Amino acid sequence: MGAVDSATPAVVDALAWVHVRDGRVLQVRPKGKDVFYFPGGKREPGENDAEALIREVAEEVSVQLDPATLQLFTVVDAAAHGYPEGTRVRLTCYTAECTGDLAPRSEIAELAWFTQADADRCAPAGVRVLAELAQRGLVTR
Ligand SMILES: Nc1nc2c([nH]c(=O)n2[C@H]2C[C@H](O)[C@@H](COP(=O)(O)OP(=O)(O)OP(=O)(O)O)O2)c(=O)[nH]1
Repeated sequence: MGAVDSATPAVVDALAWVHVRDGRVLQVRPKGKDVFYFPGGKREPGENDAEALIREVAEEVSVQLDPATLQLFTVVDAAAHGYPEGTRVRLTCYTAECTGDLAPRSEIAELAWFTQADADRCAPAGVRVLAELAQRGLVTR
């Protein structure tokens, strides 16, 4: 049996923002990656869901989420993209109203608006969230 890399968690604990407009959902492509993610990221120690999500969304797409409007959309468990095989991501997804203008920041190369037809360009967790959005009639199939 090989050595276990203690720096690699078995489950990546991440938050995501589900932002739908005209039947499409906002996606981000991090610099250096060839797939799109739901905007968001990993929780820092001690942060609650709202704190982690608001910080990550501001860092990535420049808008401020209104904490009073956060609503849990879904929690998905999927293979974590960019991690060793076997690593899972637990992606806790919220909808929320925002203020400010959407723009890619720091680690983000580009923004995109996806329907379910674009699922092949998402990481595995995103494919699951897109399917739920389509099933609920929120994004175009
Ligand atoms: N935000 C987000 N993360 C996802 C998705 N799918 C997926 O596997 N993940 C995983 C891979 C990401 O590396 C991780 C959380 O993103 P992150 O931006 O905080 O972490 P990172 O490893 O890219 O960067 P770092 O902060 O450790 O430098 O969750 C998704 O759709 N959205």
